[in-house]
Amino acid sequence: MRIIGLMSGTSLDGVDAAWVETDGERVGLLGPTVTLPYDPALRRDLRRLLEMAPTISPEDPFLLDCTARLTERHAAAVLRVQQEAARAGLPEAELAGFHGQTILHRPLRPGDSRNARGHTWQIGDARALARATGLSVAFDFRSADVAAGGQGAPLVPIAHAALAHALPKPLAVLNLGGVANVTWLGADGRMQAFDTGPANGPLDDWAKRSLGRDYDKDGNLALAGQADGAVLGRLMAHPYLALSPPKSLDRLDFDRALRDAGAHLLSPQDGAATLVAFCAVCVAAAARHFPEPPMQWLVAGGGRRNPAMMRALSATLSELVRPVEVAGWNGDALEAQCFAVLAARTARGLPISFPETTGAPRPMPGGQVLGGLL
Ligand SMILES: Nc1ncnc2c1ncn2[C@@H]1O[C@H](COP(=O)(O)OP(=O)(O)OP(=O)(O)O)[C@@H](O)[C@H]1O
Ligand SMILES: CC(=O)N[C@H]1[C@@H]2OC[C@@H](O2)[C@@H](O)[C@@H]1O[C@H](C)C(=O)O
Repeated sequence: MRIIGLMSGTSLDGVDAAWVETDGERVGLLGPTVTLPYDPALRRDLRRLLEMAPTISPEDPFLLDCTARLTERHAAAVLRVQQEAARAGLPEAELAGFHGQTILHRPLRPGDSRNARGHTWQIGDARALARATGLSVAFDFRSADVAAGGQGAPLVPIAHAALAHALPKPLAVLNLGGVANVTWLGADGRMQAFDTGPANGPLDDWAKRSLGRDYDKDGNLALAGQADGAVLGRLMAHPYLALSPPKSLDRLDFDRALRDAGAHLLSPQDGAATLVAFCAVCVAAAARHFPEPPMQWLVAGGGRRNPAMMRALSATLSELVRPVEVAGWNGDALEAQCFAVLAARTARGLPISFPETTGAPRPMPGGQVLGGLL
């Protein structure tokens, strides 16, 4: 199948789109990719929605307006990739893998009552996307897993496994988005995956609050500061780090802990350096849960462009830490490419989540497909 994978991640900076040829088990040609950044107003409104999500009604006009604007950007990204594909002599895609925008993620956690239910919410109008693009649309990838008691995230590991089939293992693929997630792949086909902790999310919020910037470009702020040992020490005691996988996070899950630890009292530079150091500490804590140490870490996501983060990781981990580009991958488009693979799996009814990735009770298909082209 020819599929356009779409990902709008927790950083809220824009939508990534990628043309992929895949049957969901193997990956063929990797075609053009585009990123359409969100305008500042949409970015600000989505950030507000994260705060409002626990109490907002699904019919709230502000929510519906954000959903429509978000979907419109996705449609524009699909059409742009179709044009680029045509220019490259590639056939049109027939299916879109539409993740949507997570505004709330609250899976089951240890200590939840026996009748508690997990909860995950991605906004995006699949019907409108199908109408605007003429493509069939695979969407709603997480809810079946959460309903079955899984974490609903991360879902990309089975796609990482397909992409990494020829790479030496054990291997760790680390995504540094708003939240960081890792996929460990063993030489014998074993897999383990979970969210390690916060990455750029709190750092972006910090850059905004302290200097009015969207993010700490090239890690300049963090590189000019010193991690605060006392704040870091308090953060390292967070129970999430010791919690055994499967486990996953909401974009805002560490906000309270960061405030309680006193991170907000630091200078802009030291605050950024502390957040970067904490991201690396969380990744090191994650590695203690792996069945075996990886031979190397391949890093994807915007955080690989932050030299402070890459340095902190190299200083904290014993193994080689390099951007995924060393393996010939595209670290900006990887999640979108993975959602193309997941869309193919959804269309074929193949499992997208597993006991060792989300804690699903068994390998589980997920997602729905809209549209009559398939
Ligand atoms: N040059 C750069 N220097 C520092 N940080 C950068 C740079 N480029 C991108 N980033 C960071 O990467 C973030 C975007 O990363 P990415 O697009 O991987 O996140 P996401 O996909 O939205 O999140 P998630 O993977 O959690 O869903 C930006 O918000 C910024 O913090
Ligand atoms: C609920 C949700 O949207 N989670 C995202 C988020 O962003 C990074 C991390 O947290 C990861 O678990 C997940 O995304 C990736 C793409 C996944 O599901 O595999």
